[in-house]
Amino acid sequence: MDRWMLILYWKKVISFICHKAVFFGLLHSSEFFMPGLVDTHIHASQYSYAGTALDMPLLQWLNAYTFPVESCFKDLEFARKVYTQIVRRTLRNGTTTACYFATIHTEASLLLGQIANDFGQRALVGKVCMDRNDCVKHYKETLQDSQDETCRFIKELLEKKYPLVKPVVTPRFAPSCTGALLEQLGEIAKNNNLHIQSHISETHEEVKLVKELFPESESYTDVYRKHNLLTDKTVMAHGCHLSDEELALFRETGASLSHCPNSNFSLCSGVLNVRNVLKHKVKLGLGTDVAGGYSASMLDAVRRALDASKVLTIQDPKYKTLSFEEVFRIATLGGSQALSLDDQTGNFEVGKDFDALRINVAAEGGPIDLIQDEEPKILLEKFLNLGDDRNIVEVFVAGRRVVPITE
Ligand SMILES: O=c1[nH]c(=O)c2nc[nH]c2[nH]1
Ligand SMILES: [Zn+2]
Repeated sequence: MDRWMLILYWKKVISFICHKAVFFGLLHSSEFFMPGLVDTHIHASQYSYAGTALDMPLLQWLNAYTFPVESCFKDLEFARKVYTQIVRRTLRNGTTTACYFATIHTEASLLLGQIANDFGQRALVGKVCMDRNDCVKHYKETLQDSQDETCRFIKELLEKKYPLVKPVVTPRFAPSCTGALLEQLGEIAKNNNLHIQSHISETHEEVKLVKELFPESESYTDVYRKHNLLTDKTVMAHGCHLSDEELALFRETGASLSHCPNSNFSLCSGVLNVRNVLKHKVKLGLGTDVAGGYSASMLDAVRRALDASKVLTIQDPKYKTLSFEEVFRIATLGGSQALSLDDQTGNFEVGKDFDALRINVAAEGGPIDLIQDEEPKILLEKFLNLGDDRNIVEVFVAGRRVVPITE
């Protein structure tokens, strides 16, 4: 055997071993491990009506469907039922980290934290804050209650010492909060070095409303910045209609965006220009935004993000469509960076926790037919475009196997 034949032989041997890779046991040639999916924006409290009620624009949708349903979370048994289902469903679909909105109710929000911890999901959990709501008057807090209950929620959740579940300060969005409440929440986040989440520039109508409610601010982004709510631990959902100046403020403060394409299509809100966000070097993750987004699966978010980018290419052929590799990165490492958790999760870098999915593209009874052996990149592309929870054989969070769910 000459030298080249020997090299070729060893390449074949190595490739064979990789295909049948040993990783806590044998992997089949249709299997691979990938980093867990990071959902940077999901309303756990809206899961009961996911897949319905998508016939109105945002502000009407909130009044007609969202606020009446969220007000029911005063009932802890209802909360337990919905929160158990959403945590189970997202885990089975490969969401190893979720950034949750709960409701204004402290006890139910603490329960969501407990359920995420019990099932082993990494989570940020937010008790929603809102002291303005003219349409559904029974679903709001006083300024004092919102402030006191937020402090109680943070204190009690931190006292539980859940290793993977932390509180996130959650003003719903500027139209639901007075300037005084935003001010208080900025203070609370700063004093406790906490994460912050909210919504921004989802629809044109909402941007106009914010201008009317906060005339002294230069922009929607400026409203949050003025109240110390834009930090390197802030994640804002949507941002479809942000100006370049506003994106520059995001970059300056280290705040990030959560791209929620299913919701943006379903409520006809807008289409985020991801290339422009990346050009401004703003951290970006993906979100399902249940129930404005009708699917709790991050695989759906990946597909809708690709569709959204294709819509922009159709409108302007010079717009460079996102590749599946780019969206895969946004759904994993990008999400962990957006949540400032990239020191712990997001990829398989040495030193990080093992948050991982074992995928079998050819799972028995699954949605994908593999006609022949495929290289790893094709397996990943097929899974992202065609796969579902039947292909997600095992899920690990911080090294613990959490799927299949045993109880
Ligand atoms: O998609 C959204 N869902 C919500 O619940 C919400 N609240 C304010 N803005 C919002 N956008
Ligand atoms: Zn949302």
